[in-house]
Order: sequence, then structure tokens, then C-alpha cells
Amino acid sequence: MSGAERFTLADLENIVAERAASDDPKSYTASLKRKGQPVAAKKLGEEAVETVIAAIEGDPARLTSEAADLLYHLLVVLEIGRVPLADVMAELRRRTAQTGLEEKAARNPG
Ligand SMILES: N=c1c2ncn([C@@H]3O[C@H](COP(=O)(O)OP(=O)(O)OP(=O)(O)O)[C@@H](O)[C@H]3O)c2ncn1[C@@H]1O[C@H](COP(=O)(O)O)[C@@H](O)[C@H]1O
Repeated sequence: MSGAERFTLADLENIVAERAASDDPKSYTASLKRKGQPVAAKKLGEEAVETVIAAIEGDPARLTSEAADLLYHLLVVLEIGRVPLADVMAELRRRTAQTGLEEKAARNPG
């Protein structure tokens, strides 16, 4: 393990919320918040593509780095969109009652 056992996405969510609310000119989070959701969401999309490329290339170190960028930017988009991570986790927890294919069928009945 990498020593990150006690650091959770909820911890990072708290940091992101604090930085988004700050007017620190050195804060990347605050700058994304100022630019607004279209810019932050586009950045999330770029990080998703970079993660896909790293996954296909099969480089675990690059995949780790790009996945970290992706998760951070997802938390920024959730913060700007006023969606608590707990709501996303509750939705994921709800889905544990069924298999992925059952969940897919429930979304697209018929
Ligand atoms: N985990 C992260 C994190 N991961 C990635 N990034 C930033 O996301 C950007 C990634 O974009 P790119 O790789 O495309 O690099 P870039 O070209 O410099 O980015 P752009 O100029 O295109 O936006 C970089 O600026 C990274 O520094 C992050 N910025 C912040 N955090 C966390 O958020 C905390 C608060 O950060 P500040 O708001 O900057 O204080 C930090 O202490 C970290 O814990």
C-alpha cells in the first residue's frame, strides 16, 4: 500500500470545499470555481480522456496519476454542482442491491 489508507475522497471533498470558498489567488480549485461549471466540467472530460489513454497504454504509474487528476476534478465538479459526495455514495450503495446488468435493465426498461 502507498500510505494513503487513512486519506479518503471525503477528506479531499472537504479540502476542495474549503479551497473553492477561498479567494486565495494561488488556489487552482478557487480559479476553477470562478471560471464556472462549463470550464470545470470540460477539464473533467479532458482528465477522463487522459485516464482512458493511460489505461489503454497499460502504464500503472501513469494510470495512477491520471486517475488522481480525474477524481480531484470530479470532486470540483460536484462541489460547483452542489452535489455532496455522500449523495453519490448513497446512490452507489443503493445499486449494491443488484448486479450491474440488473441496474442497467432497470434504467432502460423494455
Ligand atoms: N488533488 C489535487 C489536484 N490534482 C490535480 N490538480 C491540478 O489539476 C491540474 C491538472 O491539469 P493538467 O494536467 O491539464 O495541467 P495544467 O495544464 O497545468 O492545467 P490547466 O492549466 O490546463 O488547467 C493541474 O494544475 C494540477 O495541479 C490538483 N489540484 C489540487 N488538488 C488538491 O486540492 C488541494 C487544494 O488545491 P488548491 O485549490 O490549488 O489550493 C490540493 O492541496 C490538493 O489536495
